[in-house]
Amino acid sequence: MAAASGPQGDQLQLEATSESCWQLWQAVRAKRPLVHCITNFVSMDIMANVLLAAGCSPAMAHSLDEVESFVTISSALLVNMGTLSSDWVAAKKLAAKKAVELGKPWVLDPVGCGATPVRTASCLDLLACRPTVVRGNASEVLALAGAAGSSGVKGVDSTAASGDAVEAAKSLASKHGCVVAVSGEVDYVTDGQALVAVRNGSPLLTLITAAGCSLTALIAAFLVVAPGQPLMATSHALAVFGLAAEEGLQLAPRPGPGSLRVALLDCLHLMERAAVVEGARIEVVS
Ligand SMILES: Nc1ncnc2c1ncn2[C@@H]1O[C@H](COP(=O)(O)OP(=O)(O)O)[C@@H](O)[C@H]1O
Ligand SMILES: Cc1ncsc1CCOP(=O)(O)O
Ligand SMILES: [Mg+2]
Repeated sequence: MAAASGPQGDQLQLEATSESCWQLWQAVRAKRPLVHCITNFVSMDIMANVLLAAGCSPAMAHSLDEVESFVTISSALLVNMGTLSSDWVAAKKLAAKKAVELGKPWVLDPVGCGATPVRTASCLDLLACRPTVVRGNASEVLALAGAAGSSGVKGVDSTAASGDAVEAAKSLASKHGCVVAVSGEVDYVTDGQALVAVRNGSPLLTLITAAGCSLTALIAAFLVVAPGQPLMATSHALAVFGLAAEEGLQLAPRPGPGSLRVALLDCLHLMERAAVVEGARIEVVS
C-alpha cells in the first residue's frame, strides 16, 4: 500500500494516533497543495481562507472551458453541490472525470442532498464519477444512500445524528469503492469495512455557514500527501479541523459563531505539535 509522504519526502504509514495526525498535517504544510475547488457561492471565501490558514493553496475555478486544465495543474479537486445549477454540474462532472483519468484525489460534498429531487439526482450523478472520498452530514449521507426515510432533510442542515448514518455510509463506501465520512457530534469515517471515529469539534461549528464545506476541502488537501491511505487521511483532516475549533473557543472571552469563524483561521494557522498530539481524538472503532 502506498504511504503518505512526510515533510522530508519520507513515507508516513498513517495510524489512528494524534502523532500521525500531526505528521500528516506537517506534510500538508510542507507541500502546500494546490486544491482546485468547484464550490458554492456561500462557501468560497471561508473555504479558501481555511485552506490558506491550514497551509494549502486554494483556487476556485468552475468554468466549463477551464476545469480540465485546472484539474491538470492541481493536486486535488473538491466538488461541492451547494448553490446548484445545471451548467455548473456539467463542469463538475468533467472535472471529476479528469481527476480520475489523471489519478488525482477528488472529494464530493453532497450539500443538501435529499432536499429536492433535482439536487439528489445531481449528487448521485457526481457520486457515479468515482470520488475518492464523500463527506456529508448525516441527512445528506442518508439521502445519498436512499435511506433518508421519514427523517427528511432541512435544506442543507442535518436533521439526523451521525450515528444514524453509519450503516448508510458503509453501504455507500462498499458500493462505490470510496471512503465516506459522516460529520456530526462524532465524525465517522468508513471504507465500507473499517470504521473510524473522530471526537473533535464544537456544536458552534454548525452555526458557521460553510464550515462543513471547508472541512471537505481540507480532506482533499490531506489526501494529496497520503496516497493510498484515504481512510486515515480523512480521519486526520477531521481531527485537525475539529481541534482548531476547540482551540478557537479558548481564544474568545464569550465565544459565538462570529468569533469562532475568525479564531478557527488563526488556530489552523498557528496550531503546533503539542496541541495536536494532546488534543486529536481518533479511534478505530472496528
Ligand atoms: N454536535 C457537534 N459537536 C461537535 N462538533 C460538531 C457537532 N456537529 C457538527 N460538528 C462539527 O462541525 C463540522 C461541520 O459538520 P456538519 O455541520 O455536520 O456539516 P455541514 O456543515 O456540511 O452540515 C464538522 O467538523 C463536525 O465535526
Ligand atoms: C447555506 C448554503 N446554501 C447553499 S450552499 C450553503 C452552505 C452550506 O454549507 P455547509 O454544508 O458547510 O453547512
Ligand atoms: Mg454541508
